[in-house]
Amino acid sequence: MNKARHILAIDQGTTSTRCMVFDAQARPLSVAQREFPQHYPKSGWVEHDAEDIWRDVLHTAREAVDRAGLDASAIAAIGIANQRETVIVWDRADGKPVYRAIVWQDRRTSEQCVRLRADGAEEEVRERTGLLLDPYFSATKLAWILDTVEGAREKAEQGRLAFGTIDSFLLWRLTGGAVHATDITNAARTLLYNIRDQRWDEDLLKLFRIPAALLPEVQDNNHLFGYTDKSLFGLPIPIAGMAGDQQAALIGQGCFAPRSAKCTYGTGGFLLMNTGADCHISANRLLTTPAYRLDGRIHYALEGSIFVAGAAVKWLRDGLSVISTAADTGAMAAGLSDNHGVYMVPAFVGLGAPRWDAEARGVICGLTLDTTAAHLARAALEAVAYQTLDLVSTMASDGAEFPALLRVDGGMANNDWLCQFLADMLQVAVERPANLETTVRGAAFLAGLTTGLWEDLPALSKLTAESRLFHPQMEAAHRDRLIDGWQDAQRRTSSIPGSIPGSIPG
Ligand SMILES: Nc1ncnc2c1ncn2[C@@H]1O[C@H](COP(=O)(O)OP(=O)(O)O)[C@@H](O)[C@H]1O
Ligand SMILES: O=P(O)(O)OC[C@H](O)CO
Repeated sequence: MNKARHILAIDQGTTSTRCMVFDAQARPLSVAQREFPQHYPKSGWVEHDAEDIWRDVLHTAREAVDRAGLDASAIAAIGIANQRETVIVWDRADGKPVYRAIVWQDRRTSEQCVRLRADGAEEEVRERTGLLLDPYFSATKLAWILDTVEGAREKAEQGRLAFGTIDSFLLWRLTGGAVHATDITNAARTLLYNIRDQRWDEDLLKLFRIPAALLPEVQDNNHLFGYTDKSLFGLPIPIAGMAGDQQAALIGQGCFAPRSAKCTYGTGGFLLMNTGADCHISANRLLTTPAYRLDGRIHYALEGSIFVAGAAVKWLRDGLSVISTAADTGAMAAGLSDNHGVYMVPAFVGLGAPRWDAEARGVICGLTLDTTAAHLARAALEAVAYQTLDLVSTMASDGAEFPALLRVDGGMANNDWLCQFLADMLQVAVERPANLETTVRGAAFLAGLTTGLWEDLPALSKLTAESRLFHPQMEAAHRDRLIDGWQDAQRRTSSIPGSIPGSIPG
């Protein structure tokens, strides 16, 4: 019997890198995780050192295999999920990045986006990419590197540099510089990829002034991307699945049917609903994005992005020091009979979908002398549910009827109080899997599909783990009153004169 029946899955996230080993029943055997430094060189700028990321991926991958009590020969394949949109440009000669990774949260190219919008480019960009002209996406960041790093544009035109999102950079490093490729879910977040024709778009390359010679080849999510360089694990291991982390979570949650949906609550919150073969461009500023492409068959998703979810809880802990641990917020919120009119709109880095207002700033309102830390904790949790409700309502006005069940995951989904409040606000059942690591599981699913460990999507659905359901139970009048208060608070978030542009809660 071939003993290589385990999958090593990598989740390279915004604040940490996690690796897990799964067995042939998709049971997690081990986990290894490392946080890495965030760099904020200027207000609104966010950078990662790509070498930190590479070092941590290698370290956690080896540690996860060790902790599973295995050696590398037991690993049938590697799957990768990654923070999306983050840009790395490296030299093809030595694999060294020419600048730090510019992270998805970075707002330095806001002005370029405003200019392109003023030039009337948005409609065309939207039709072709399903995205908006916002600094969140890769293209303007990539152009910034080419225009700022001395000699970079010239070298790029000569084909001496490579561009990639994190998946692509890791693939390059893992294969010892042999493979420059990405998958469709990551390509589709660059603003350079035409999601209808499924190809890099020459007109968009011209619009953003990006030389085609920089670009990776785009593959299905279940694809044999290449083999690890022998020096890394002692033998070559196939890298057989890749996806952006939010799409990987959709896959890990088993959302394969059209209209199935998941929301991942980590630093931010990302709601994705599978829309099947329908490439539905939202009329309400939601994103249209490939959910996955397996064996050449594409499924699309509608996506709503909340920029600040768990980051607000982290800010209460690290910035204001009014809570000791993120988990405390659950008991603090549950200890109050009501929010007593205290609301937080965590527009710390502007607002994502559906408003996409880069200039909006955060608001806490309804404060009285009776307000306590518990009210702030509750307000931070409530805000996550209200923002999700806004996304769900937007999907409904887009003609995409929301399902009767929302699957949740991510670190913040550990919070029972939040899950119940979410069910109450959305008026749908909220399902939380026992294992919240759905992103890394999705990456494992892809690698296992490619290498034949699992046959097809129905086989993956059968591997579904235990879960807990939260059903709506709040009275309608109470719910309506809470939502009215949120809408009032949200109206107060327009740009505040003198505010710091786009500072990121660390
Ligand atoms: N029990 C909890 N209640 C509320 N927030 C939580 C809880 N546990 C973790 N968080 C928040 O979730 C985030 C971590 O989730 P994680 O999925 O690890 O994030 P990411 O992958 O974006 O780094 C942190 O911002 C933290 O504040
Ligand atoms: O790394 P995460 O989990 O915060 O996810 C980041 C998203 O991919 C950004 O689009």
